[in-house]
Amino acid sequence: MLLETTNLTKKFGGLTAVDDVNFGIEEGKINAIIGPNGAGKSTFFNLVSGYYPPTSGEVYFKGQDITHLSSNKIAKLGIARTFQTTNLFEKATVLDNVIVGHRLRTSSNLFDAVFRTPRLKREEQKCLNKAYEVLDFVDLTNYAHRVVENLTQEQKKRVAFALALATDPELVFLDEPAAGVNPDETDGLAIMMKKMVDHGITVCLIEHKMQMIMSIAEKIMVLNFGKKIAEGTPDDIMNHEDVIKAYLGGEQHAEVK
Ligand SMILES: Nc1ncnc2c1ncn2[C@@H]1O[C@H](COP(=O)(O)OP(=O)(O)OP(=O)(O)O)[C@@H](O)[C@H]1O
Repeated sequence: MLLETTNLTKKFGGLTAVDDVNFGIEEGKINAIIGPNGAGKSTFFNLVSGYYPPTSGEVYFKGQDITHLSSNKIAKLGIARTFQTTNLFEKATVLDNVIVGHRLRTSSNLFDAVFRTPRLKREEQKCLNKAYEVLDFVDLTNYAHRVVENLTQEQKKRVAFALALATDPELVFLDEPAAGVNPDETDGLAIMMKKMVDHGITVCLIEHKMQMIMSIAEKIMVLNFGKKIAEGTPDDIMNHEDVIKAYLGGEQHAEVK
């Protein structure tokens, strides 16, 4: 397993948002986390990427205990993530947005910036090269100088992918990558995720679009009220009694498109 959680739990006051979850993310695959609204998917992402400390349990990345590392340190180990509401600088260009993503990996400090040291210049060049490399990967080279607010929703999603890829991750967490895009664009984003895997990057996504998940994911975990209720291949999940109940029972419904 590339990343593993053991008994991972997060409580917010009296509410257990993630409840004793053991899950392994398989290397070189598209892994997915599904579940009705409020099931704990985003909280799980926030725990494994260091944005929230867990109440209990552990997170291991390549065998290393990363449970109490900051999100920055986790990013530097090779884990990247995107957010549900794409947090891009709308007034900046695509290129500038991606360069900011890459700065995370570079080491120049205020001294370098003030005195424009050779190290800073080398790093700026490296950032620029990397930004163009990832924009090429997501087919946005021709949009490098466009201001983000003028892009389509799907193009913004691809900028978010580029931002994540600019940090050279081994594992990317994608939070609802296809939310708010039309079916054709959803197919394009699915192809993009397969391309990441083909380039050796392991993918783990949260998604409500069942059709897409069932066609691309190789391993799925289902959460309901914070608990893992099923895990397996799309076939295992589609036929799992508890999953069917979770989606059809009660008042909570996932958006099935
Ligand atoms: N920071 C927080 N403080 C208090 N409660 C929270 C916090 N974050 C999430 N929760 C609660 O934890 C539960 C799980 O929420 P979470 O956002 O992880 O679910 P989700 O599966 O991602 O939902 P959705 O599909 O709607 O995005 C919900 O009941 C939510 O209200």
